[in-house]
Amino acid sequence: MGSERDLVSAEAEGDERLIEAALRPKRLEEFIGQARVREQLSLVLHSALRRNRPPDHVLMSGSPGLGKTTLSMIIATELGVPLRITSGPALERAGDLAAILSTLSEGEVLFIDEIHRMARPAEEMLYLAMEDFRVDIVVGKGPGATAIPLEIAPFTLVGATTRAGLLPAPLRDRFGFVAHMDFYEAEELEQVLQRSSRLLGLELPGDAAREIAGRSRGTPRIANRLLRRVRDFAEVRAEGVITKDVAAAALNLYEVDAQGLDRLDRAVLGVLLRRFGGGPVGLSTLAVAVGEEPETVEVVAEPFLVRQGLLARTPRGRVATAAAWIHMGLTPPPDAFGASVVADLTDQDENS
Ligand SMILES: Nc1ncnc2c1ncn2[C@@H]1O[C@H](COP(=O)(O)OP(=O)(O)OP(=O)(O)O)[C@@H](O)[C@H]1O
Ligand SMILES: [Mg+2]
Repeated sequence: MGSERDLVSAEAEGDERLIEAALRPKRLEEFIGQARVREQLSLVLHSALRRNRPPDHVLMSGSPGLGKTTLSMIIATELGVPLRITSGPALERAGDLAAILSTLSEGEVLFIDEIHRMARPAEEMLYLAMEDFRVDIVVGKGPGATAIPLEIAPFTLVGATTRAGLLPAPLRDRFGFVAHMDFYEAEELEQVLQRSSRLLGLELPGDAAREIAGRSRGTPRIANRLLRRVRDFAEVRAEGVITKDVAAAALNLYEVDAQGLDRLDRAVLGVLLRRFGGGPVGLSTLAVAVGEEPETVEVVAEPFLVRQGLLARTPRGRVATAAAWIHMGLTPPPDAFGASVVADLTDQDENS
């Protein structure tokens, strides 16, 4: 039984990746939200086109699913140049990178996803390539080794990272433009949902879009995913008609709560509150307790929980706020983190 379910979900996953790719905006003007990044990028691209030179290297930083890969593809499309895609973990040895760099065509965009996970030797090779469009190929070993410089075609590096803080300064400094991708406003996510519905041939009333957007954690990928779950639910249980209530029922079924917390977020909070009395507790202990990698907890769950004011990162560890206790339907202890802040805010509300 288990394996049959696994197969079904794996097939669904494969299908979903294709759908996700099909939903990507292809041009800058189709890209919703991130107004500042869009304007900045548009200037960088247009001036490069005007000068007929490859634009400066671009670093995109932001949480998963905010559109970094999408925007990288758009950069190549807008410039009308080919795009080469690789990722930090794939660049284990300097040779892996040299093989790519030496075969770039003039003006090509090289996209390195998860650039913070590149191995050290490749990283050092990249410094030189970014600055001088040159790589040093080391021949031989030990004292007799020599570096043979090799010219490479001028290219544009687009790096994407969920962890800009982990990038070594020398690498970060070599990017001419850093695009900081923020979480999306609910109205922007409604637009994303309307656009995706159009492409998927779905009828999405405004209040249903609002319901889904409010649970999408400020993230277009999640908005699109929730839309597909709502569509499934509507097809099977509501004759294909999506309404606000159908959307809410579907998302409750998939354990996405009204504030957008999913199973992992609630697991993290649940463990933090019930097992560790609200903390402080270290990230790795917390991760083990929920059965996830520390990086998953740190990159996927925490930014949202912090942004929602449910969790705080302190030097002594992760701490649940008073709001977290309340959100999980528990009574916060009097000394809960942020209890006074909650009280202050309530005072302010009363005063204003
Ligand atoms: N501004 C946007 N407008 C419309 N759709 C968007 C936008 N940004 C992202 N999307 C949708 O969200 C999905 C995820 O975006 P993308 O893959 O670019 O995110 P990412 O930042 O690269 O994530 P990761 O860090 O996981 O690689 C895309 O398939 C796309 O359909
Ligand atoms: Mg990506």
